[in-house]
Amino acid sequence: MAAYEPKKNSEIRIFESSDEMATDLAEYISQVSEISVKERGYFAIALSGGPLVSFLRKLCEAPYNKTLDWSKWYIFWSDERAVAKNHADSNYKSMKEGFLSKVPILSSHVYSINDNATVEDAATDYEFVIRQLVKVRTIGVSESTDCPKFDLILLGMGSDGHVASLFPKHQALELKDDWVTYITDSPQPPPERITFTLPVINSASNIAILATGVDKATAVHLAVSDCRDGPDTPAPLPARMVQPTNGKLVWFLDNAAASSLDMSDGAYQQHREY
Ligand SMILES: O=C(O)[C@H](O)[C@@H](O)[C@H](O)[C@H](O)COP(=O)(O)O
Repeated sequence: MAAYEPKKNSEIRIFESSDEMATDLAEYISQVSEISVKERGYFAIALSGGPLVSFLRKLCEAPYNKTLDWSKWYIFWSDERAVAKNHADSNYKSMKEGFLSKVPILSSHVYSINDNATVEDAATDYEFVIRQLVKVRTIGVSESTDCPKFDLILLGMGSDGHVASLFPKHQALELKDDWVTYITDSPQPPPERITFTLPVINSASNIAILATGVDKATAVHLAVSDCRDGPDTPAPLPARMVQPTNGKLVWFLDNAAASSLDMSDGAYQQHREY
């Protein structure tokens, strides 16, 4: 793995293989969860959809399945598609099958998004649930933003640069006061989705964005490069707007997704090579 620190509070890790990435991700999540449990007594983690689940596979194996304090884990989703929980497009379903059913997380600690309501009501309900859990400090609170402070938010990124269900040029990117919102016009099916807003994502203690494949290379470059927005710059990518207020952002990339990064221009300072 090669690792770079492109900006304050952010790091890029680049992997030779999917197994290497899954192994490092498991160790990263394990460390973040142990620190959270030690400092707060809980570990509040938000998951996403897409290929992310397959990279959680090493977390389901030894030593983590035995050593992690799974009873302190609380599971949330940064976004969900408006489909039934048994539908192939459901982010809950893919995480249940690929991760949650393989580790001893308490089912009462799994906060899935309501699939039996309109997207508007489901977003309102989910924000209400999160507000209750912030009050009792199961989820932390950001002192600077008053938003929930998830211990870790795991995100994928689409080739258009979307994260969670925040798509380029969408008005949901502008929301400042809502914690959870809904969209009915996702450019990728299904059209109706519920999503965390940027203030919630950026208030997290730790954010990890995973991207693999050459189709993500341009979006990765635009998201992490030091270029300034100008008249010719396309609308800011949602992934570029992921800028933790007080937390840390780590990119997990394979060589293909990192292939448009120019490591020689000084924007990325290499600090470690394995
Ligand atoms: O529900 C979703 O759609 C996801 O949360 C989404 O943000 C996903 O992680 C990316 O789209 C990456 O997935 P792809 O690699 O399949 O585009």
